[in-house]
Amino acid sequence: MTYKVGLLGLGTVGTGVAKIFQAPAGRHPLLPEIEIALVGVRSLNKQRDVAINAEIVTDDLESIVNDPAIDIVVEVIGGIEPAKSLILKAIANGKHVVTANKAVIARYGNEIFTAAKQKGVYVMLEAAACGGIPVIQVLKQSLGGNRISELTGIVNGTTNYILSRMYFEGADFGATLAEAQKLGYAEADPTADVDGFDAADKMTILASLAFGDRIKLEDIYREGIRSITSADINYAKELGFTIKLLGIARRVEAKDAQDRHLEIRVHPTLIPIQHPLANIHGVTNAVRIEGDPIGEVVLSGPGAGSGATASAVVADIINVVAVLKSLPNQINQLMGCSHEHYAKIAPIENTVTQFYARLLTHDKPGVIGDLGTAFGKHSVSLNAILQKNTIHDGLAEIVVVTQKVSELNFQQAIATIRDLPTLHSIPTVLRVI
Ligand SMILES: NC(=O)c1ccc[n+]([C@@H]2O[C@H](COP(=O)([O-])OP(=O)(O)OC[C@H]3O[C@@H](n4cnc5c(N)ncnc54)[C@H](OP(=O)(O)O)[C@@H]3O)[C@@H](O)[C@H]2O)c1
Ligand SMILES: N[C@@H](CCO)C(=O)O
Repeated sequence: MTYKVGLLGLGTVGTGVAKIFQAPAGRHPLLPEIEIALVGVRSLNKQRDVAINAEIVTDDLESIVNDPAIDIVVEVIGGIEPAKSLILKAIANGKHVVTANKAVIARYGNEIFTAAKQKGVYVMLEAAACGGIPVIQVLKQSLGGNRISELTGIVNGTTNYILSRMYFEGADFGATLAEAQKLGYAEADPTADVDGFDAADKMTILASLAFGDRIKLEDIYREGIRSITSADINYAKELGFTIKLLGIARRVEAKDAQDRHLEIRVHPTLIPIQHPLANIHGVTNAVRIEGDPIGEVVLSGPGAGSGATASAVVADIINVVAVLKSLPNQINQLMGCSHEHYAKIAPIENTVTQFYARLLTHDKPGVIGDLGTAFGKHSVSLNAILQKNTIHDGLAEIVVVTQKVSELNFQQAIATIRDLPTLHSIPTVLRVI
């Protein structure tokens, strides 16, 4: 029997998937038993990077999800609609779904998994987080015996590519983003990458698998990398850090079960250079997972791009086919993912972390004293302070790194500092891991 795939999308990821199926030699033995039977695109006349029989290509994507001959629908068109409706229609028609669409899963995962459970079909999403790194499978199965306490990751390839180029070459933000787009790393709207939305979508999925609860995307604190300048990157270097966009998810324990909660946030972060995530550069992603009893596991690999993402999509297709061949009438719980309860997630004000701040002040005596008093008033202790008097127009630049303090205290100190007559502006505030 040949298993028939309906491929929705023939862009960066869809092309990579098609190329794998066209060259099955040396890959998984099930590949020759799987056929891309139909391909859905928006524009029939577009030049493609892969040779596809024009007879199987259509711009009527509904006809693919409604076709009784299709066993597995692979959704790699991206965006919310029509992707979400096509996924739900495929499920309603009893088809298994493989998707790379973290935006849809992070927002509508509950609806989609509930529908899939009712229909007894699989929804697979390995490619939705961290591109080619098999992190979903690891969380769902390989680490199943562990109680996970923390998952921290560089989960967006585009921003890591931009920040790495800025760090090593002093590259320009806009030009590097344009290159990331050309290389097929960025989302159709790269705002999703640069402003941390894509990373927040991925953390919703990863935290849900790590901690076994539903996560509301809107509960995740999110900041992007637009505020990072070469000045911040150089100061960070001088202080022994690198800057990465990190997703941080932690289980916070408490004696009283009512008080147990999660902390989930996405923001640019100063990482000490000896940290396992500090040397993850370019489009590479990495996830550090801490669990009991295993301890620390770090997974790294290409986080975006055609081949890397197609590798994850094809792995999902093979997994579904392998299960269909061995257990044709049975759904394997390990393959699906569906949680019943929502996690309690702490607001950002409740977190405790170190901060980095770059302040521009008028170059007058007593400035450092004013800052020290303002920080002290809100119980914010400082770990490091750098002062540069080289700034133009009578301004001096002061960089501080705090000790671990509550977000609330730090923000109150910053509010006090904003009112100081000696302050000109605060161009950057970042958190430190
Ligand atoms: N690129 C990556 O590195 C990467 C990594 C992991 C996950 N993902 C996810 O994978 C998905 C696809 O990303 P991509 O980079 O491959 O996107 P892409 O290059 O923009 O390709 C999208 C494909 O979907 C088709 N399409 C889009 N909207 C359509 C519509 N309304 N009707 C019919 N066809 C439509 C396009 O048709 P035309 O070709 O005719 O325009 C194109 O073939 C997204 O969910 C993305 O987040 C991407
Ligand atoms: N735009 C995403 C694609 C992979 O999910 C990124 O850069 O990580």
